[in-house]
Amino acid sequence: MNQIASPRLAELPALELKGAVFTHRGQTLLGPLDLRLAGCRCTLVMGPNGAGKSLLLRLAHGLLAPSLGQVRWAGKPPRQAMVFQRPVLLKRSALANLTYALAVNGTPRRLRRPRAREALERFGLAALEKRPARVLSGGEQQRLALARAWLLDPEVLFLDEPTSALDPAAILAVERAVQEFHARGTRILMSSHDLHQARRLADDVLFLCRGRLVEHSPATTFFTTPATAQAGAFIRGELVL
Ligand SMILES: Nc1ncnc2c1ncn2[C@@H]1O[C@H](COP(=O)(O)OP(=O)(O)OP(=O)(O)O)[C@@H](O)[C@H]1O
Repeated sequence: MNQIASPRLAELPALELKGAVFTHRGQTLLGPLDLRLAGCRCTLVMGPNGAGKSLLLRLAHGLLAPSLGQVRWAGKPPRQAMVFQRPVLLKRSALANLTYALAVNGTPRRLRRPRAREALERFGLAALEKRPARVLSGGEQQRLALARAWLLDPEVLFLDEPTSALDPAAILAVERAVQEFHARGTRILMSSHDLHQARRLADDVLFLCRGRLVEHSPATTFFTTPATAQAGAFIRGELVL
């Protein structure tokens, strides 16, 4: 995707990881990681199963604290939202999931329904507003999660394998949504296994293997001339452990 130069991005702080490590019961699962993400990029986090992609996203979003080192914003922490592989939705209607998010966000009551309906419309869910969110299909649930994130107008959006359980049409809908967020000036940090998806979306790629950051390159470089044998093997579809 093209990098966005939106006025609001002038103040979007960089995300900095300095010697960040995440351990569990004495075992290092991630790190040490040194990394700086700046600008309005769409960054794809790639790597084999268990490489630490989800952990990195959760650390970056503040859902986990590093066991060692630092994860910080070089400035005022931006508005953030996160979309998970399995959407976390309330046991309420699709519309009520959105109006609830707006209420938590402090949106005045009279504005909640119109805004929620606008978001449902944008994500192709208008006809489903009364349906209980938890009976929606996987693709519909993911679009609802994206609609909820959209309403929060995040400056940074984290997505953890948002399409891994979806069919091609639903994948396309999610990718279009990601592109719309990005076009609106939202920085994207998204994990994916899917090389084709990464080629379609990524400005740059973070390649993780066994909890270590093996490569951080512009997408064009990563896919054509990866710097490491591990990334090369991953791109060729060979088994990378
Ligand atoms: N809360 C946790 N407690 C203990 N171990 C964890 C925890 N979260 C993740 N791990 C372990 O850390 C490693 C990295 O996990 P993570 O989910 O980040 O990998 P991933 O790259 O996202 O994998 P996948 O592609 O399979 O989703 C794995 O070995 C996992 O079992």
